[in-house]
Amino acid sequence: MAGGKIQKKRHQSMKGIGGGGIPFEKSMGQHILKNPSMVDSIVQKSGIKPTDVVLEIGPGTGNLTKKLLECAKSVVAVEVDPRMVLELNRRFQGTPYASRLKVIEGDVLKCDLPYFDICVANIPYKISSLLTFKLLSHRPVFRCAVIMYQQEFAMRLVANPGDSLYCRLSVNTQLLARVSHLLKVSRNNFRPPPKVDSSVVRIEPRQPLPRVSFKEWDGLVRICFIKKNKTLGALFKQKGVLTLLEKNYKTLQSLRLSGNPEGIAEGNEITSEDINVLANLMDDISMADDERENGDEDEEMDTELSSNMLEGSSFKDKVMSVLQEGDFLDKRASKLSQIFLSIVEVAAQDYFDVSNYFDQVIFFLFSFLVLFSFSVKLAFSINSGNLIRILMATSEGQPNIIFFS
Ligand SMILES: C[S@@+](CC[C@H](N)C(=O)[O-])C[C@H]1O[C@@H](n2cnc3c(N)ncnc32)[C@H](O)[C@@H]1O
Repeated sequence: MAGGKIQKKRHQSMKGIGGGGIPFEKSMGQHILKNPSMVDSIVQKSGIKPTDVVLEIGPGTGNLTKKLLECAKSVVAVEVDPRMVLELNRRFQGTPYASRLKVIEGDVLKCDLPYFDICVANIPYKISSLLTFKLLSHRPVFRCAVIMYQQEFAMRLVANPGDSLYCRLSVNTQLLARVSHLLKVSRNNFRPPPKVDSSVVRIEPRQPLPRVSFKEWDGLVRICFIKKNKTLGALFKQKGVLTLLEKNYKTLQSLRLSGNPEGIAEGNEITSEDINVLANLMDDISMADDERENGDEDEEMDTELSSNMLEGSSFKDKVMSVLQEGDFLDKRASKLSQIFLSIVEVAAQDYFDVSNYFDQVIFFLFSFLVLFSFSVKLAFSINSGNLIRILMATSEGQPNIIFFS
């Protein structure tokens, strides 16, 4: 009887044993790709050149690493689990690959990444968004990243305006990169199998980056996606949104009056702070529950309300009339046909200036919404000669100025 139990227990633990007899650690997302033809497909779709330095994140027992070494000049692999690092070094020791493989032991989110041409990785899903934005902020810019994500996360990355999964993650990622879906990978290709299916996505950083302050950009996108099913009219009518717009508008005015140009954000260099802003609330948990995430933001907005901020309703009326003029009051951000990025691309082509900041706010709203749904070039030619600048707020409530120049 007792012997039977031991036998059963031994069999169960064997299911989770990696190469070299290492028990897999679920907390580190250790789901090893066991299907060699799937590994081949990923490597083949990566388009690795013999001159490429490849970055692999989470090499695990090295199945993908071996294939990468077969095509690339060299591979730098970052692995957090010391047992896997040992296993990996053991696997390639004494082989012709050893001199072309460098293993860095550590957490990829915490370490400085080396130079690489291309990143190929089957990553632990819980670091998906932070890693994506960390890669996108890496300099010098790499050619592309081919990454395995949880399928729903992948679909959000590549979603287009109008798709049901189009969200902040889609907008912010596509602001910085071109993304495309490469292949679906069922859970049965892994050992142990995860609870969800996966997808491989190609990410090609945009160069040069759009000239926009990313923090402020995200402030705008947050408002548009606070509640995905709410109309823009309802979103921009919220007291919290109007209060923040007006507060930041006033801050900009006083900065300008005091001749402090420092208050104007200009950056088009992405910083680690930007990564956190863009990646924030986009990780797997929030991804699976947009409405809950957005509900929290709603609360945040409401708690920031201050009754004396909205002096009279003229600010709100102007914002509403802009929305009405463009026929956007009843439109939803997720359903509009133009992508956010169009605005940046077009705005980056010119530098505009007007002296009245209130008009700038209104103009931005107008431009934003017009560009959103009509031909970008056409809409912009109608409005050329103006500055696109808006005061927006992030969750920290700091004064932020959307500034395209
Ligand atoms: C999904 S497994 C992939 C293993 C292997 N590349 C494969 O395809 O079979 C993820 C790997 O990432 C490692 N890992 C988890 N968190 C990490 C982190 N923060 N930094 C670096 N590696 C990490 C795990 O130890 C594991 O080896």
